Amino acid sequence: MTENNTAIVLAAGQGKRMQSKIQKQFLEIQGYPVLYYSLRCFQESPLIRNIILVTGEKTVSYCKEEIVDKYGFTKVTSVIAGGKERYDSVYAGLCACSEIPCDYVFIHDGARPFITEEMLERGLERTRETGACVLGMPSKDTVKLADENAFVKSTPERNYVWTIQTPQIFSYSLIKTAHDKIRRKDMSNITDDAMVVEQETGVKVALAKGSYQNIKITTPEDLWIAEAFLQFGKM
Ligand SMILES: Nc1ccn([C@@H]2O[C@H](COP(=O)(O)OP(=O)(O)OP(=O)(O)O)[C@@H](O)[C@H]2O)c(=O)n1
Ligand SMILES: C[C@](O)(CO)[C@H](O)COP(=O)(O)O
Repeated sequence: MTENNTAIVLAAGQGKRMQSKIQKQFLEIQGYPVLYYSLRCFQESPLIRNIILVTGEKTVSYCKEEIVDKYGFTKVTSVIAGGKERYDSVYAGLCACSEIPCDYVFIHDGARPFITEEMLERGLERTRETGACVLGMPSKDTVKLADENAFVKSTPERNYVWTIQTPQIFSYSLIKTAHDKIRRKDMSNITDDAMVVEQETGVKVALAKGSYQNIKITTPEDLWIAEAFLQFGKM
């Protein structure tokens, strides 16, 4: 591999919507923590040289001992503390990348266990062409935009609606510069990294297919779905 590509895996969230005592990224599915599955994919991928794991201040040692060392994730070069919001944790990861050679960066939710090598390949191929690519899937549902009183404002044509996943893959210099810029502004509406590139650069973000199995573990029923994927699918 000639490129130096880094995965930033985010695991610093509180998991409030899961309503569990244990943070959702550390809950087990089929005997392994949620976080284990995506780290394993990056560890095994020939496209990835380094992994930066971003977690809560209080869980840095736990991640080092009980996840990185225990499962032999040798590509993890640092386990660092994230921040209050997802974009703060991403920024901590991007700053840590400046200490290692980094061409492309794969920003990934540690709460999305079901990524595959094929998805990484599809995303990276488009990023090499465009500088920025996010995984997602065409929406199966009709989507309505609502007003503040829960009335329908408009209905986007479904053929053009995708629901967005991670990894989101960028040229490192592009995403770092975009995050540097946006941090001086109000970021309260920022829910993914593509938005940062959309708002701060003229670069068009490409879409590549992830998969309908690439769910984010968010609420309790997602754990049943994840168990079923592992039991009946060929993950
Ligand atoms: N300050 C934060 C917030 C989120 N994340 C990570 O970003 C991913 C996607 O976020 P989400 O599903 O919203 O996770 P939480 O913020 O933990 O969930 P909730 O909103 O229910 O509290 C997760 O892997 C989460 O750990 C993070 O690293 N740092
Ligand atoms: C980045 C993301 O996973 C794309 O779907 C999502 O936006 C994260 O959002 P959340 O508010 O942290 O659930």
